[in-house]
Amino acid sequence: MRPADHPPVATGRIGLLLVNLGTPDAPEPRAVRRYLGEFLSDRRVVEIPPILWQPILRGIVLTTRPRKSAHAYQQVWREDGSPLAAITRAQAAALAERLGESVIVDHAMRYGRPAIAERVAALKDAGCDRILLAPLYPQYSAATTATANDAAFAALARMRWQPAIRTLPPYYDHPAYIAALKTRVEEELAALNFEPEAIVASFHGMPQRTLDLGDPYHCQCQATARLLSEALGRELIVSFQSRFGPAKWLEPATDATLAALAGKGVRKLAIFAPGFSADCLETLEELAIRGREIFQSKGGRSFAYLPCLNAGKAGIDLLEKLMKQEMRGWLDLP
Ligand SMILES: C=CC1=C(C)c2cc3[nH]c(cc4nc(cc5[nH]c(cc1n2)c(C)c5CCC(=O)O)C(CCC(=O)O)=C4C)c(C)c3C=C
Ligand SMILES: [Fe+2]
Ligand SMILES: [Fe+2]
Repeated sequence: MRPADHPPVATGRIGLLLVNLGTPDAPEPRAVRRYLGEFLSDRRVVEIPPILWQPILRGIVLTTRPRKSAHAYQQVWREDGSPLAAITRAQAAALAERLGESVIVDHAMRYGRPAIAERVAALKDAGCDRILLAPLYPQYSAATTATANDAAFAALARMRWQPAIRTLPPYYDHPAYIAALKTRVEEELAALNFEPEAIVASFHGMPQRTLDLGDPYHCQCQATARLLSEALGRELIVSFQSRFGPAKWLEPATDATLAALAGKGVRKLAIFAPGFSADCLETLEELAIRGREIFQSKGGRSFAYLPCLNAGKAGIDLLEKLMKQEMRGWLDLP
């Protein structure tokens, strides 16, 4: 008798599953509502007991925010879809080229589609008996890295014959990551022929409480910024963006920082987001559009948003190096 949930013989292939946060299927309130409903119901993301949080989520949040967020998504949506989805797809395709035939490269999203459980099952069905799960977050947070891994392990928990699993560790201080960021910043500034008086490194925020409870995210962001500042040989101003809800979040906030810098007389400013492996709503709308408006409304003149590593050469070189390092012993890779 042949069990139904796996191929008869594992073919000894290796799977690489890139995972990012997820994004709505369309820049419309209904799709955004579905996405936010799943995302903000994750207890790793909103750490309020569901009995208290779910009525607020279903009551106020999901009746007001989807329309506002859909409007924001409409401003950054591309022909090939949500930037986060399109760029993650492009990263997977570029890595597949680099890693050759013995590695099957796929991608999944923690919320929305393609779902992690579905892609883990697909890799297994394609004959992968070893899978590297790669949440693409340089800095570890329970709200991002851990919940992506949780979702994969929940899928594995339902399998009789599990593939072996490795997970990509955070790479916030990896020399190759710092070098890729340095290249990106320098190349973008050179291409724009722009010499900023100040450079802001904006990381996604988190509730202050997560830091107090021991989440290493804040410290890893600070470490990344310090190492990059040393590599660039100039000061970086760190800030935290995307505050959500009334609780205290990590500070200083990016919007207040931009306003304060303009108020202090900074006229030429560059901003970038080293914690995002792909550009998305939070970078393209919140930083590149709204950040510019804030800076210029307070007297700032020239504003440059420097894109994330995305599927550019420095970014793919980095991902190739990180993945090969984690697959050591599984494969004889150069
Ligand atoms: C409690 C709320 C939130 C926490 C905690 C949070 C942490 C967190 N998020 C990212 C990365 C991304 N977040 C993105 C969008 C986004 N984030 C929140 C809320 C929290 N994030 C919301 C409500 C949204 C949706 C957009 C909106 O309505 O404002 C995205 C972009 C998704 C896209 O479709 O482009 C990313 C990426 C990190 C790294 C992080 C903790 C470290
Ligand atoms: Fe977020
Ligand atoms: Fe810290």
